[in-house]
Amino acid sequence: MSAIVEVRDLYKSFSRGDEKIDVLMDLTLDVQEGEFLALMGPSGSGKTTLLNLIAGLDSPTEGTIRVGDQIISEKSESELARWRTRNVGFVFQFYNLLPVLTAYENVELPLLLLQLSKAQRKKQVENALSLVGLGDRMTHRPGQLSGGQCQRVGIARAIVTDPTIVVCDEPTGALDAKSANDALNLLGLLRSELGKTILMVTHDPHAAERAQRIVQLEKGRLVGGNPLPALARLN
Ligand SMILES: Nc1ncnc2c1ncn2[C@@H]1O[C@H](COP(=O)(O)OP(=O)(O)OP(=O)(O)O)[C@@H](O)[C@H]1O
Repeated sequence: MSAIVEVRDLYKSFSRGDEKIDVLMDLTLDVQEGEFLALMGPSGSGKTTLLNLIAGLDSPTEGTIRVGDQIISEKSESELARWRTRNVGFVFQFYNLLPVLTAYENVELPLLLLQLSKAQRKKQVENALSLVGLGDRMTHRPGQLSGGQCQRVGIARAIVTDPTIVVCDEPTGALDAKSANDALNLLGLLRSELGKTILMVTHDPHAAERAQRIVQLEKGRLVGGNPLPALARLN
C-alpha cells in the first residue's frame, strides 16, 4: 500500500485587510490508496481549508501536496482546474445538484468536460446511478427526490469520472439518521468494492466512526494520534 495523498510541511494563511490569518500550520499527512479518512475538529480549525487544498481548489502558502503522481501545490489555477476534472470527485453537504436537470443529467455533468462519446458517457452515468441504487430514478429531478436520494445522486456524480480521490465535506450534515447511514454505507462500499480513496470532513462522530482513520485538527494543526495510518484498521 502506498500514499496516494502526501501533504508535507503545509501552511495556509489568508489575508483580511492588513490582517494575516494563519489557518493551517506545519501540517504533514499521508493518506493511503484505498483509505477512508475522516477529518474532525472544532469549527474554524481548518478542516475545509485542508480538504480544499488537497482537492486542488486552492493553493498552499507553503509546503507541498502530492496527489497520485502530481505535485498539485505547484500547479497554476488553470492547471488545477484541468487536474480536478479528472482526479477529484466532490460530495457536498447540500448536494449541489442543479434543480432543472434530471438525476442522469446531473451525474453526466462532470463527463461533459472530458472527451468522451455520448455512448461512453451513457454507460458511465448508468453504472454510477445503478451503483448508488438509483437506476430507476434517472429521469427524476432533485425536487422529485428525497434528501437521501439527492445525496446518492451527489455520490454518483462524484465517482462517475473514476477520480483518484473522493472528497466529502459534511456529507451527512443535511440528512436524517437513516439517510445518513445509507450514504455512509455507500461511501464504505466505494472503498471496499471499488478501492476508492475517500477524505471526509465531518462533525458527526457516528459518521467519523465509519472511516478507517480519524485525524483531528485543532487551530490548524493535527493533534493526537499518528499522522500515518493505523495499518491494523485498514481492512
Ligand atoms: N477565503 C478565506 N479568507 C479568509 N479567511 C478564511 C477563508 N477561508 C477560511 N478562512 C478562515 O479560516 C479558518 C478555518 O476555516 P475552515 O472553513 O477551514 O474551518 P473548518 O474547521 O472547516 O470549520 P467548520 O467546521 O465551521 O466548517 C476560519 O477562521 C475561517 O474564517
